[in-house]
Amino acid sequence: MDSRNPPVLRPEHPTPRPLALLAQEFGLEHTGSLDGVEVTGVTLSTGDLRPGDLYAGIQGAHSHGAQFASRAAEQGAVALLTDPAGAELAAGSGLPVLLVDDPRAALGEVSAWVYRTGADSANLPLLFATTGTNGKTSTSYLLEGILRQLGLVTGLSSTAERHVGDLTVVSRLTTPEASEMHALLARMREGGVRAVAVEVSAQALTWRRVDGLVFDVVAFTNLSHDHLDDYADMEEYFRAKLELFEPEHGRRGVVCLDTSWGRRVVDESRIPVTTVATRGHASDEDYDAAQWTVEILEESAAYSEFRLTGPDGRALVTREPLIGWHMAANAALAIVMLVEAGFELEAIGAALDADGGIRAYLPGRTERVSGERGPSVYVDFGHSPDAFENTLGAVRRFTPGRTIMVFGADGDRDATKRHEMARVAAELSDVLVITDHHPRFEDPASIRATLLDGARLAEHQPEETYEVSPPEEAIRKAVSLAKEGDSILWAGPGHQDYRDIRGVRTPYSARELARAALHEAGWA
Ligand SMILES: CC(=O)N[C@H]1[C@@H](OP(=O)(O)OP(=O)(O)OC[C@H]2O[C@@H](n3ccc(=O)[nH]c3=O)[C@H](O)[C@@H]2O)O[C@H](CO)[C@@H](O)[C@@H]1O[C@H](C)C(=O)N[C@@H](C)C(=O)N[C@H](CCC(=O)O)C(=O)O
Ligand SMILES: Nc1ncnc2c1ncn2[C@@H]1O[C@H](COP(=O)(O)OP(=O)(O)OP(=O)(O)O)[C@@H](O)[C@H]1O
Repeated sequence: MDSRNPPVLRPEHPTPRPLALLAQEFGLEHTGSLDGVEVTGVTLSTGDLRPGDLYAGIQGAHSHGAQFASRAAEQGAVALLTDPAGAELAAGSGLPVLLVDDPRAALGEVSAWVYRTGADSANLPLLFATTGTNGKTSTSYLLEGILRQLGLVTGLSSTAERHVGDLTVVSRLTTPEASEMHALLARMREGGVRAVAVEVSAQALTWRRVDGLVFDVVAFTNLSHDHLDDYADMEEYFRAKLELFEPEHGRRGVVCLDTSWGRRVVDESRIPVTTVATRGHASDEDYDAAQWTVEILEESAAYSEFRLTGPDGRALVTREPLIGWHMAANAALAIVMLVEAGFELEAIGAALDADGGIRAYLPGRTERVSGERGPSVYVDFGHSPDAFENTLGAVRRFTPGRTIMVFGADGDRDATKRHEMARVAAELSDVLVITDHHPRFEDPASIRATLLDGARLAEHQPEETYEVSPPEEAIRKAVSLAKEGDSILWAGPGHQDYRDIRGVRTPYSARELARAALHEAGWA
């Protein structure tokens, strides 16, 4: 599979639907004849278009999709859904045109109609959604893992992968565009999937990628500094996430109170919500007020054990093969989501006990890539100050020797978080290796310089700080400095298998590079 252009999953046996009926049911103005025209799919990208598709021509940041209508027609599109400006651009394409004011706003409902995946459709799986700054992917994988332990065929849509039962494909966006989302759901239904965990980004809500879906349970993990390139300030970023807690998107909600933004979600949500808080991490007031509470009972570099206590005093004690209190918070959130969906806490407990705890593999989330001998090496997807604090803090707690942090920062993404990321990294590590991540169109040397400046702001300075480019050299350097008992945390790349350098996705795997560096150093 080419990870630079992973496939879009669609139903294998779509049922054609008459386009004239779509126009009639949605009351759409149209040009060109719709007589006998049947539609089997929807896309907003000519790169993914299949014969029989309705092509949605939307105004993007760079171009208007309708200008590619002739190409869409050549590739077998049966019609174009666009706005008046798009209709003009597509005049020579020969495609019938369905007119709407805002095609992006129409895309969810139209896709739900074409794929029969709207909220009132038959045989839809149970739908779970998770939003928040950190922990969406982790919570979604944990939720999917527990659902599997409960014996259900599952689906997953995350930053890392999409799953349909045992089928796995690499993801492009965290949350796919609405047309892809509905196609994926239709494919899941075809594959007998009974429950789906979906990760919903703030951008997905802003760009209406989950329109036409009503999740049975939605969840909020936390909010902290990120994405202030896409949103003017934290308030605007918060408001984008809050959309998931509207009746159009969720029936019931579970809110984690570990950051103070959780309380805001509870106050402003328009659906019934329950709350969960972690001892020692939520404020005392929020911990006391929470309906569900989480206490860490035992922690090691190999697992975390916790107790989840419900509103009526019922409790569940379990463990997960993950490091850090935040992963226990994510697991607890997943369990409360299941209870809100109607699963019995006792049944969940029994299924987990039978397996000795939660079974979940989280690709590139504090993933240990080292073997029995030598330093412990973890590859992580963290790219925000809060993620660094929690992940580095957890690794440090279980490291008898020195903690070595390797990281870079995304180019062309929220530059305002770079100083704080570097400050936190310096504060909590013994050795800092500053390197490159995805430079995109920025100068990597100037990103590194900003990170070095940020690191100098830390009160506690690492024993050693290095600036090493490119990252394959940086991980070699880190491994060369490490001894038995030391840990290396390489934060940023996580599961990803490419680097974006000037718009080109260069194949690259931090996990493989870290293993190769260990091998070269004789630790394999
Ligand atoms: C800001 C944003 O969300 N941009 C999305 C948008 O791109 P765009 O507006 O630049 O599109 P454009 O290039 O102007 O093209 C306009 C239209 O013409 C179509 N087109 C264009 C060229 C062509 O040859 N054929 C064709 O059909 C495009 O598919 C598009 O529909 O429409 C594209 C098509 O769906 C998306 O891939 C793209 O996401 C980009 C890649 C992106 O990086 N988005 C980020 C901000 C994002 O959404 N991130 C979040 C979460 C991240 C996190 O949590 O860390 C996510 O959910 O992934
Ligand atoms: N509940 C949490 N609180 C704080 N940090 C967390 C939490 N859960 C995970 N993290 C850390 O945040 C980083 C990203 O984790 P994860 O991929 O699960 O989050 P995400 O919300 O999916 O992120 P993204 O939106 O970038 O995909 C990792 O470093 C992880 O260790």
